[in-house]
Amino acid sequence: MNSETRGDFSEIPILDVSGLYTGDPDAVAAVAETLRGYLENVGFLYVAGHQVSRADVEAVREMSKAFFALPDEEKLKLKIDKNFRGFLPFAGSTIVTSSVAKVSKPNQSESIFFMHEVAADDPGALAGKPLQGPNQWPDEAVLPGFRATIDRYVAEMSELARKLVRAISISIGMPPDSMDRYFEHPTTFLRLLHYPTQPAEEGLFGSAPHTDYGYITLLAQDNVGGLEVKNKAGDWIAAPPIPDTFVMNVGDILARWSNDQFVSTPHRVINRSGRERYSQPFFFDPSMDEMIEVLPPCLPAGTEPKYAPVLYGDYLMERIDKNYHYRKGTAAAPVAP
Ligand SMILES: O=C(O)CCC(=O)C(=O)O
Ligand SMILES: [Fe+2]
Repeated sequence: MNSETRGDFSEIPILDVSGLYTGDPDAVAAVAETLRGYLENVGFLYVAGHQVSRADVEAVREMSKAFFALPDEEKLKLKIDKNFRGFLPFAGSTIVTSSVAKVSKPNQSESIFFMHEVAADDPGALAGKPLQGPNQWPDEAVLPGFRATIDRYVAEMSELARKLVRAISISIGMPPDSMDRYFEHPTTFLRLLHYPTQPAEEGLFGSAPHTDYGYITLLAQDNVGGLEVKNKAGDWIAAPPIPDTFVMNVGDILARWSNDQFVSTPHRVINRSGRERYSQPFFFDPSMDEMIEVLPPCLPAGTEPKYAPVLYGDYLMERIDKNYHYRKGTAAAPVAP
């Protein structure tokens, strides 16, 4: 790691990951080596050369538009539940834990979350374990094909994410499969977001400055733009739409796991385009019952880890409970950090 180059970027790099699909160890290693530099210095990159079908990305976007176009009454039937699945109405979340900025105005977005599916009769769900329960799906008669479209996309994105988990393992200097077991039952979130165009107003954001909680995020955005990433100098660098790519970023648990070798970079969304913006981040995280402990290759000889081991589930619940006031029984008032 080079502390001089860290955060010193003026654009988001593009990485062609097609080598990950070849089965050729040299090609995989070459992708992993470039990836390492981007994860250390930027924390963000565009993933090109993946094999997720463009039609499937666009099908999710069309379903998202159709969902948000429904009357509130229909959307509110799926209001977000204790398992963090469902519809988060406009102005429902305020980011408060990242310490990235003092935030007081609610995000100018509405969204719906789908997590990994957990059956209602799953032992964890029956025991009331946090975040264990079924997704909430729109009525098939209202939005035909919705669930099949989401399920297909989540399967494809998970496959890509698993390839990236292996590339990350190699990039850290470990055997390719050394992190696989943490993702046997991954915690996944697909969030469909709708950002109406917003007024130019101080401190008002589509998504206020924040870092992501988890391992990696893979975001598909439409052609409107508005995502920005903060560099070391404090400038907000645009991450404009690039067709057929995903914006990938390091989340806080990967940064922690790597003892801060990799950087979880603050980002925000401001949509002053005059158009509606739709995006679909996919968050791929470890199983909730896995212990996350600094990876040995990330620890310079003779030094202590910066972070204590943490159960991913405990860590995640703490982050979610702090950020979403719907969980606190308060209507709208943001809670101080
Ligand atoms: O919509 C976007 O472009 C970014 C969304 C985001 O950062 C998030 O949901 O964590
Ligand atoms: Fe984010």
